[in-house]
Amino acid sequence: MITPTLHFLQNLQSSFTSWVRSKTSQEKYGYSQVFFTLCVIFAVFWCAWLFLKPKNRSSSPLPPGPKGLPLVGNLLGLDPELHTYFTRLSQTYGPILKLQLGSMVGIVISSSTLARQVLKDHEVTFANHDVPTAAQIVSYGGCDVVWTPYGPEWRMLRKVCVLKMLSKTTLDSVYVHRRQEVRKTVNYFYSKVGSPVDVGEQIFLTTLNMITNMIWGGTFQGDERDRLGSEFRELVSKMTEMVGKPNVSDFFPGLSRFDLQGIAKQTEGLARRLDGIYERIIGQRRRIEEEGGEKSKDFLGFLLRLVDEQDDKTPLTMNHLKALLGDMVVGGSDTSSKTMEFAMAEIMNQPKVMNRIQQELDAVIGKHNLVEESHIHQLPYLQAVVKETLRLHATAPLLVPRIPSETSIVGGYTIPKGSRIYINVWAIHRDPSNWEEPLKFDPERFLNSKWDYSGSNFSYLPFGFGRRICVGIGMAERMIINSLATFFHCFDWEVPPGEKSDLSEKFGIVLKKKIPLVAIPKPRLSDPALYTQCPY
Ligand code: HEM
Repeated sequence: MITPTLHFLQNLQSSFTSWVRSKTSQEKYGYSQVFFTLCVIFAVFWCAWLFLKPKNRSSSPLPPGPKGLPLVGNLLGLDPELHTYFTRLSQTYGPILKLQLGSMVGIVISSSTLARQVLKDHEVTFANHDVPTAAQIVSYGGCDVVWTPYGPEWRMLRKVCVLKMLSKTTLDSVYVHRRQEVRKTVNYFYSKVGSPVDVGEQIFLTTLNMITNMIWGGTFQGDERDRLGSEFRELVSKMTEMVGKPNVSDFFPGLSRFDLQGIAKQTEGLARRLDGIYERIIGQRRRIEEEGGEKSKDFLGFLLRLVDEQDDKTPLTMNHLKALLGDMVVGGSDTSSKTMEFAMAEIMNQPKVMNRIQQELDAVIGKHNLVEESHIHQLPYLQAVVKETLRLHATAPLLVPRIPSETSIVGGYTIPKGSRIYINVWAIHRDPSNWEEPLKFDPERFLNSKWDYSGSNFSYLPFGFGRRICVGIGMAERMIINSLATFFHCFDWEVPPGEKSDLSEKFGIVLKKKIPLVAIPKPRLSDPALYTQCPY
């Protein structure tokens, strides 16, 4: 780099010398002084630029994208429905595009080919999730699985989840908690037979209760248990709101210390309250065990044993434990319940689909029994319905944004280190070059086909891909399929007269129904006693 600079300066000097020869000696002296000063300044700036400019060795350009304003870039033009906005932009700028989001560069990927390049070909470079300020606070400084950077600590946490806490054996051992909550909800729906029910709300409560019961099981009973549950629910929904709120600190990290919207302060308050709940539950659990109570077979009991053992290979701290519990609740409740709500709305919109699900259920379970999780693998049509729901209404429409640890080249464009990468799965799942009649809800396309949730086909990525793929797929499948199977086995569902099942979406980290699902249950089992096996 230095050699061409010197050549250039030498050439400049020799042309200048021949010009100067034609001048008087006083003029010559003045010109030489100016020339010398200019050369020094020029050389210093050039060398500084050569050495200090970002080491982007490629000559590839940045991806195309809409022009932004000074300082804020494209921030003011962002449509809150980010998934559809990004999809529209990709129709103009192509499957990879760039947005300036304050001081951050945002890159949107909207094709399966480029998703593959990011998630597979450059897997390690793109293996970190971009951590919003509020998420950092709720996860004890980012010491959970979702936000820990790719490395040994993340591997240890992931192993705790995949091999132990969410393994088939552990999930089987906490099935009793899932079953109890689904049946309580059946009982509730039965009490409302013939009247409109806010199905979305009930499904959310059912899912959250399933997860909290799998976490701390029977630590508390009666009123105390109900109080704790409702305080916990309130905190979880407020924290999810904080994490999803657009935060100036995330677009201008240099301003984060001023916390201009007060999001960090509010989130810290919520995090302290949540920590108080964890402390109460852990304290109570310790007391029960000290009094000779049985070792609990729930997630909390399991994680406490790991903390107590302090095995060198799994140096789990109390903060890790609490942050992991947060992952299960926050990562698992909204995602699974919103998927179920969309599935129910789609099914109710197509009576043929509902009939076929019910025929399958009646053939496997009959009308004199209740659904059990062990039936799931005998329900291929319902499984296809859930896959199709996750295709058409991708629950995490932009996955969890990734952040590259190195500058790299994707699709011939430079992706700067530290930019925020949105993989627009919502658009990929509706891309006509990947799917026939992509806007049609058609579970048949997943029957007898190779599709699974592993992400191995980059046209279908509802749970992400690779090292950072969702850790809760098994748990989500069990909760979603068992709940849907039970609700359609026990009831026929109708929208209230004069209304129609609405399917419009509202963007969030987790996609929601714009209008919550309200429906009327009608019993369809032979024996009324089946509906009241768990009092709610
Ligand atoms: C329909 C339900 C669900 C959907 C659609 C979903 C989707 C996702 C997606 C898209 C990611 C990011 C993957 C990536 O970056 O490639 C993710 C990560 C994660 N999910 Fe889920 N998820 C669901 C249910 C659950 C459940 C039930 C749990 C709790 C057990 C859970 C826990 C997590 C965790 C801990 C991560 C972070 C994994 C890591 O970074 O290593 N998810 N999920």
